[in-house]
Amino acid sequence: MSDESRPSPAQTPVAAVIPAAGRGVRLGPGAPKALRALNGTPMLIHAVRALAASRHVSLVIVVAPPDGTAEVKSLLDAHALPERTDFTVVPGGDSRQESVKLGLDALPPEYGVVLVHDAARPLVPVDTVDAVIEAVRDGAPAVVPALPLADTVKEVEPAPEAGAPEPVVATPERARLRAVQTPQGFDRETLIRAHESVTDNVTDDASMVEQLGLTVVAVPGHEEAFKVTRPLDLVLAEAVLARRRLNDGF
Ligand SMILES: Nc1ccn([C@@H]2O[C@H](COP(=O)(O)OP(=O)(O)OP(=O)(O)O)[C@@H](O)[C@H]2O)c(=O)n1
Ligand SMILES: C[C@](O)(CO)[C@H](O)COP(=O)(O)O
Repeated sequence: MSDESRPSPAQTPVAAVIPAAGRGVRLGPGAPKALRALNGTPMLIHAVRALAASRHVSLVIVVAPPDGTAEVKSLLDAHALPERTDFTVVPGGDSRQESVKLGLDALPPEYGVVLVHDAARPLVPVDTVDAVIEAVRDGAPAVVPALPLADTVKEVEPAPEAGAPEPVVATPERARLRAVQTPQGFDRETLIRAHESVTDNVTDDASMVEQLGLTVVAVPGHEEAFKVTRPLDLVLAEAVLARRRLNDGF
């Protein structure tokens, strides 16, 4: 489908790419992070459900650990997921950036809006997902959910060895800083162009769009969209799930 024949972002269907191919080194030894359980359900399934909860999302592309594609397909088959959503599983790469690119390679032509969401952010609320989609549909080429920082941030001269003292070189003005989450939302062509032309190693997709010289906009993120990175994050995630169950009356 050509750019001209694809409907405008306001009408086009939305696909989500979920990179889930990381090992989870910072979480400690065990299965790939996305396959580890949170209250008995794999983190990846929580993340897939979180994105599929949006009535706008009609396709979810899961980027699985390279040796775990069959396992991920079985997990998706074994868990209840919305029937109106299609699912595709592809093997991932050595970096998050490469994994997202492999997910984009599987994107059918009719999807004009694409979300990229970390499997490691399993508890993002649907209102955050919808706020990102709405901002892309309103015309922003790239949208990130973001939160103000609770801590003061220092720029340091990194020490050659971990744990050694590091000279502080600056204190950026905190009011202008935001901690950025996912899902990040994009106009399809913008994201594909970014992944084709930016080769630097980056930590998120929106920064690739910034490198194209385009404006990225931030919408309010949510504290429950935190990334499960270290062991304490698992404790927090299970506490959030327990609180949700109480609030839902289970
Ligand atoms: N080669 C990779 C590396 C990361 N990711 C995904 O990118 C998201 C964010 O990455 P992060 O939290 O850093 O996960 P890991 O790379 O697994 O963590 P670590 O750096 O601790 O190993 C995760 O959903 C992860 O599965 C991926 O799909 N492919
Ligand atoms: C994409 C991201 O979650 C935005 O905060 C983050 O940059 C991923 O970083 P990681 O080092 O791969 O965890």
